[in-house]
Amino acid sequence: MVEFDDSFRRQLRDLFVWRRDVRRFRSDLLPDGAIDRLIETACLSPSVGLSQPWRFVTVDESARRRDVIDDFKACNADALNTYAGERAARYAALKLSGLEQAPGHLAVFADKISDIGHGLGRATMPETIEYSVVAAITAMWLAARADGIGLGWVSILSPDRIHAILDVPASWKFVAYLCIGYPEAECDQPELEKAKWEHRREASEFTLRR
Ligand SMILES: Cc1cc2c(cc1C)N(C[C@H](O)[C@H](O)[C@H](O)COP(=O)(O)O)c1[nH]c(=O)[nH]c(=O)c1N2
Repeated sequence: MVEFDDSFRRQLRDLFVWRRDVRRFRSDLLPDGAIDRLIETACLSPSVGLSQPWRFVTVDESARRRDVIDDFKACNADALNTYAGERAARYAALKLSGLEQAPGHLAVFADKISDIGHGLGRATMPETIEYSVVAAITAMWLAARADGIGLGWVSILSPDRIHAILDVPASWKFVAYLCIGYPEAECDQPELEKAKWEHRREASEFTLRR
């Protein structure tokens, strides 16, 4: 039996407040095994029917990393074209990945056809497989921050290209590409808020009562 006290709860709240999407990394390498330990923690996450559908691919080969970076640049240029005027200028000024600096690259997929869990809980909602993978990524994000490690989620990518670049099974659905390393700085405010792209809103804005 484990009990958590007020001091732990305060620290846990700080962890949530100080977790950031990190795009600016220091160049120093992570200690050996650091990413494997984060993966191990992520695997403690809830999953539909205990399906454990998360599949992790560490990307170390420089040719594959270069191809991912090229795909990001192409997708980001396309995304910029969807904005106009002042919003386009603001978008162009944003840094939306740390792919070129991050010492760690980790792609995360959802295995859509695994038998693990025997289909429990997903008959009417097959998307619960992807939800389970996102739950694992969130756990990893927080665990990384607790270790002083920054994690940045990159979704400005083409899933088909990522599949081809990483040569993974067709039944795996691409969920996230994560940049991992030590952050240049810590902050309690999202970078998109600092850049005046969007601001964090009160929980009451998103809550209905019935
Ligand atoms: C599913 C998903 C996908 C992305 C993101 C997040 C999530 C959950 N975020 C990070 C996102 O911009 C960030 O979480 C918010 O701006 C809030 O900032 P903090 O995470 O609180 O620092 C993100 N950031 C970025 O720079 N490039 C990206 O492609 C993405 N993609």
